[in-house]
Amino acid sequence: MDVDKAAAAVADLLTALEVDEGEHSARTPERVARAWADALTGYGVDPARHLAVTFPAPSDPGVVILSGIRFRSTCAHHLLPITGTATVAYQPRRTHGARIVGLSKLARVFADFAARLQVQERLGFQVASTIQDVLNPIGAAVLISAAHGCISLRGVEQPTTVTTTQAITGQWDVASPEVRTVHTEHDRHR
Ligand SMILES: Nc1nc2c(ncn2[C@@H]2O[C@H](COP(=O)(O)OP(=O)(O)OP(=O)(O)O)[C@@H](O)[C@H]2O)c(=O)[nH]1
Ligand SMILES: [Zn+2]
Repeated sequence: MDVDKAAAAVADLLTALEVDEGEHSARTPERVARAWADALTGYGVDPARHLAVTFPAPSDPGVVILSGIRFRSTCAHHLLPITGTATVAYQPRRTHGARIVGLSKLARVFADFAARLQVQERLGFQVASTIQDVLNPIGAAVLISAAHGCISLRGVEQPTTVTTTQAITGQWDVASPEVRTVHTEHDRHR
């Protein structure tokens, strides 16, 4: 990211908006550019990198569910914040040679994709697909419940709405008992 160019663009934006708060906004262009650099660290990295270290799965690992992941992302349509809670789950195969990953890595994959301009449905699908592609589990699922600044702060101005999405990959589907368990855990920890 070209932080200097972004700062110049923010200066242009303030000029176009015809706002100038003197000393208070004098360094705002650089601050805003740095804030965007912080929010968009997910570009130029491969989120799958977090799944490189794996461990042997036990013979019947069952469903692994990491719930209560707090996140912040940025809406691709309005550049406003998306804030919420996510659950990432997968079920390693029972076959010899199946692998599991460190639990923190599920949240790290999520954080990388969240640090891009996002659409909630796509964010969940990208995380589930990455786990599916790298670990080849029986199934994976990502549930997200989030508030969108573009819905709460502007436009329709609905401050209390929550959007919940689910992305499911592999042999799991909406009716799978495993996915119901993932929903229960998601609801308990958000
Ligand atoms: N599907 C989906 N839509 C989103 C997400 N984030 C924001 N949106 C919606 O994207 C849509 C963009 O619609 P547009 O009509 O192009 O933009 P707009 O005129 O600002 O729309 P309003 O928000 O209704 O004022 C809005 O309905 C937003 O609520 C998301 O993660 N997923
Ligand atoms: Zn939006």
